[in-house]
Amino acid sequence: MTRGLGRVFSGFKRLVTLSVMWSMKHPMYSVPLRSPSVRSMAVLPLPFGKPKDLSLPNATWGPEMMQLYEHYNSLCKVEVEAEGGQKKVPWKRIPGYNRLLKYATGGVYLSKMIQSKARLFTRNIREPGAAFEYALFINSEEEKCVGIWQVGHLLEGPPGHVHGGAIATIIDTVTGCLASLSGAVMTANLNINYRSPIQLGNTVVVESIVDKREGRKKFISCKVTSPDGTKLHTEATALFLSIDINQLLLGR
Ligand SMILES: CCCCCCCCCCCC(=O)SCCNC(=O)CCNC(=O)[C@H](O)C(C)(C)COP(=O)(O)OP(=O)(O)OC[C@H]1O[C@@H](n2cnc3c(N)ncnc32)[C@H](O)[C@@H]1OP(=O)(O)O
Repeated sequence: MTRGLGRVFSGFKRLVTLSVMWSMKHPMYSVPLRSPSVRSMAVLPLPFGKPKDLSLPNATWGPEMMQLYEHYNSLCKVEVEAEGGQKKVPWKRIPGYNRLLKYATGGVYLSKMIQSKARLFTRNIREPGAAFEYALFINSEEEKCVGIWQVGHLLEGPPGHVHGGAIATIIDTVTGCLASLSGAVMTANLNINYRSPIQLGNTVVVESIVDKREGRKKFISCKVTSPDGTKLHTEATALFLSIDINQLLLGR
């Protein structure tokens, strides 16, 4: 059955092969990819239906997570005056999928070669609520990204509390999302001060802003706090470097 489906896909791909040119809503994924090695892509109606947006609330989200979600989601509906009397909505929720590159706008199905490199681990823990539950909101006017995170039992480090590496992952994701607003980036440096432990099952707010830019470099700072902002859990600074995503995908 699986092999049969595989053959059907291969057939489709041979029929409709294009040079890779894809874009997703986040600007990071608006980078055109044109390369003979990554050209195997078919424009197909998705056979699986729409990809599941994992940054939407699910039954495991607690009241604090829901309250924060509703707050930031409501900001995504607020229009502000822009130049020329036009209106803009500066806040946007970033959808989250289990694979970064599998789905793109317009029903594009990327080649298996690219898919195999495109799994995002924070979105690939099957049991809802067991690890990272999160939603990211970005304000491109203010160059700010806010993540709301509920941390599950699989992230345990010190008994009953979140592992420092998991906190680093959270920070890397939020700062990385902000850094990639204007194109693909890689984390070059992440400097973390752990101020107070985070209890498993709790919800935290992660706020990041761009401090400085120098050529390809973006310097970003970040704070992890309790939902009401009274408790500081973690502070961090990060350096991101813009990269050519073709080189990353092709391993050059
Ligand atoms: C939709 C949902 C979204 C969800 C979004 C989810 C986002 C998740 C984001 C995850 C991002 C990651 O985890 S990325 C994975 C972790 N990171 C990595 O594996 C990166 C590994 N490192 C590298 O690939 C490379 O070292 C790079 C790309 C970072 C830099 O290499 P390069 O491009 O060759 O640049 P290079 O010439 O070395 O350096 C350029 C300039 O930067 C400086 N520089 C380079 N590295 C450093 C450094 N660590 N600390 C200070 N400065 C540095 C150099 O001195 C130089 O300065 P000057 O002489 O010009 O002044």
